Amino acid sequence: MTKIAAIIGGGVIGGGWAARFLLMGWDVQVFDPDPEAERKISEVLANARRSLPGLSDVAMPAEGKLTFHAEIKDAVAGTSWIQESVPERLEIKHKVYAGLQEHAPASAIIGSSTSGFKPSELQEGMANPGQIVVTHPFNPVYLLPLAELVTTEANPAEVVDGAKEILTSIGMHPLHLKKEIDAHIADRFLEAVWREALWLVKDGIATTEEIDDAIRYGFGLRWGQMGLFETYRIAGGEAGMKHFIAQFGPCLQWPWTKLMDVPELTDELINMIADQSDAQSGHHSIRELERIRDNNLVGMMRALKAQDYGAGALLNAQDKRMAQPIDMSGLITTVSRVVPLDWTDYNGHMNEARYLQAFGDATDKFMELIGCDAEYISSGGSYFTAETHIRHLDEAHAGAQIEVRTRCLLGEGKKMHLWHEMYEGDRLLATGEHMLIHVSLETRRASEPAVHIAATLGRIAEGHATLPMPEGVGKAVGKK
Ligand SMILES: NC(=O)C1=CN([C@@H]2O[C@H](COP(=O)(O)OP(=O)(O)OC[C@H]3O[C@@H](n4cnc5c(N)ncnc54)[C@H](O)[C@@H]3O)[C@@H](O)[C@H]2O)C=CC1
Ligand SMILES: C[N+](C)(C)CC(=O)CC(=O)[O-]
Repeated sequence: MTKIAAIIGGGVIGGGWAARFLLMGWDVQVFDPDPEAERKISEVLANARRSLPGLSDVAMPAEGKLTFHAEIKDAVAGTSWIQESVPERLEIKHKVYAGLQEHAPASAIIGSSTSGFKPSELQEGMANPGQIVVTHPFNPVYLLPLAELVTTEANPAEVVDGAKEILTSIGMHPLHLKKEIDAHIADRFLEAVWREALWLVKDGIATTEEIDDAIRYGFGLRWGQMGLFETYRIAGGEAGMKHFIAQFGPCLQWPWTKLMDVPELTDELINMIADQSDAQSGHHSIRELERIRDNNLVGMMRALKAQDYGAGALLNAQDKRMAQPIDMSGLITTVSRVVPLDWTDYNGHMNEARYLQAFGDATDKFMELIGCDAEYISSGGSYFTAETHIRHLDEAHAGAQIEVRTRCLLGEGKKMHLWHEMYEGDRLLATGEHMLIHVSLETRRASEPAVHIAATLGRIAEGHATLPMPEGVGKAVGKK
């Protein structure tokens, strides 16, 4: 079944949703009266194409088809998801929903990107209130996985469950609020921090840049991986959360924050903030800043992925959902992925170390396929690499779709001799030859593999022995 999403309002946020749905294989139909919408979405999409696919360690689905429509009725035809991202004005949103409900399939879920309206406010006066939920995302929607899902009693269970399922399928984390509240969860924090920051600028305590430094060099890094409560639990030392509250609870009564007090946004204050912001970041265009932000996010999210923590754990779960079964009949495709942004170097291409990483990943996958999986390794057996020879034959750039095809040259006793070929399309980029030895993780010495591993490895090696010997096997750098 073709999965079709409508994007109603294709600005900063609608463009991000469009990119995420498209790159996750959905067809996307856009309605936005702005004549510039197509250009703006294509620019957001270009940013998404260079950053999102590299977050995944498996092949992404084929990109969906993007179309633009002058009429709402055409944009919503055949959809199962409609994402509304029109300006934050209740009367505009109500007018849009009335049009949507006239033409959209009754089974389609309408998710609103609203930053602050409660779903009951959005549903008020609508023909089919149960179809409308809040799905509040974070910019850039194509990279950040959180979507605050806010529902009311008017939403039937199939709408709530359907929303969770679809958001999860496109790699998002639907955080379902227990109750509706103005500005949901995250924007309440953002607004509190924003208010404090405005005071600090107005009172001449800090510039916009100094405030950003206070966040990005300190607690912002902590928040990005553990959030607030897990971080403060550690700050309580061995005595944990109770000790932390005992120590810092009283400060809440002290004048540490101005909380609900909002500085008046006078022209003077607005100009002060805008001038400081220009001095801080005006040498970059917005598109450049977006690319810097995306590069940083990709690097951070991939680091969290390696730790299987926070947003990185969500990425690993999404990889599992997207992984395809592997054909074991001929050469085995052990890696199929896009080169991520953080794999490239000062020469503008994939760094040599990343070739070894890709071949290492290929070996790990091959080990898993012969039964040397996490369970076997925890029982005390594994393989160590004893020797590696890589030939770098051609360049790969960020965003390239690469594949590693693996051949077992020898699988006998303790020895496993692998030959990896890395391709972009038909272009051979590199070969990797690796000799591995089975070991006991207890003695750290060579040992015979388990019978089932030896049998599977032997069978694969026997099948691969019937294939022509690849050019380059056994080569060394050599010396004249
Ligand atoms: N900008 C942000 O950081 C975030 C915004 N949001 C929410 O997303 C929604 C959209 O915000 P942005 O994308 O920032 O605004 P935006 O101004 O960038 O985009 C709004 C788009 O809606 C279009 N539009 C206006 N009337 C329309 C109509 N009747 N039918 C279809 N399209 C129409 C405009 O032409 C424009 O392209 C708001 O509800 C906002 O609260 C949510 C998360 C973050
Ligand atoms: C400023 N904002 C209220 C529009 C922010 C959001 O809604 C979420 C975000 O991406 O920061």
